[in-house]
Amino acid sequence: MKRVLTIAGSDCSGGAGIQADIKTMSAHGVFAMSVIVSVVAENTSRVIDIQDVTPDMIEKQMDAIYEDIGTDAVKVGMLSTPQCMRAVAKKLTEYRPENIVIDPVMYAKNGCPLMDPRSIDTFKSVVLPLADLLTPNIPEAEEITGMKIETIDDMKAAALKIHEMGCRAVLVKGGHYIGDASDVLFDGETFHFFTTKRIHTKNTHGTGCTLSSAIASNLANGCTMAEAVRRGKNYVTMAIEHALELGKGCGPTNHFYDLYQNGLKTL
Ligand SMILES: Nc1ncnc2c1ncn2[C@@H]1O[C@H](COP(=O)(O)OP(=O)(O)O)[C@@H](O)[C@H]1O
Ligand SMILES: Cc1ncc(COP(=O)(O)OP(=O)(O)O)c(N)n1
Repeated sequence: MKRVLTIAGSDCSGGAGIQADIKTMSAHGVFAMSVIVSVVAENTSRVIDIQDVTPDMIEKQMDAIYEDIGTDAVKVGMLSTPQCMRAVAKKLTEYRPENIVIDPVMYAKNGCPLMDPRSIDTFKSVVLPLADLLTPNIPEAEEITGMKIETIDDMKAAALKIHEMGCRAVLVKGGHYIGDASDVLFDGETFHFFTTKRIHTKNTHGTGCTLSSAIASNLANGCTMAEAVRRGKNYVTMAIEHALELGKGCGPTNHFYDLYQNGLKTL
């Protein structure tokens, strides 16, 4: 069984963060493990509070993984402070795992900040260059590049600019775009475009976490980057199509819909 690690924040309401990552990885048939970087008291409507795990404890969790089970792919999500970023980067540099997918989580869907705005320079210099794939949404790509992104050509230009900052591939996600849900991948040589019709739903809590974890799982299972993204996009589209009407705000996506449909679950 392939092994995939998520290094991220815990979303107690289960739709995003570590919880969405583990559900996604499990739906892909890989063995999911987690390093918890922050505990977030949040739900479908708001973020109430954030408590970061100490850098020492982050490092110890990573040591526990790499002295024992190891990984075939890693997904990195919410890193709220420069201290968390440095601890994670130090251990990724020490253990040099394959297939690192980094989602530069800055805000929740409801607009609440999940990354201290003073961390962006540390993120760009210390974390970003470790990524085999960086997966910013449009506001995150704007923050990283300082560009305004309004068109597909802007998304391409942003992907190129981010690639020049040192990561090996970039996926600019178009969930915040007006019109179709179009994502642009620059794999270091070629652009690839992944477009689906926009699904009219407010229940999109955790879409970015779900997509990046699906891509990490597909890479662990041996896919090329473009194929891993193509399959990840199909998976997140399925999960949004069958999203759950839970909570008072943006409900969570449905990570196991396909498994249930195919009768793999016995109730
Ligand atoms: N309403 C939607 N309909 C179809 N696909 C969507 C919708 N919203 C987001 N997506 C897709 O979900 C994935 C995550 O994108 P996005 O929502 O931009 O990320 P984030 O959760 O980081 O803000 C992308 O593949 C995007 O195209
Ligand atoms: C703990 C935690 N991590 C990440 C997010 C943001 O996840 P994302 O997939 O970008 O989805 P939205 O929250 O933006 O819908 C989070 N909320 N909590």
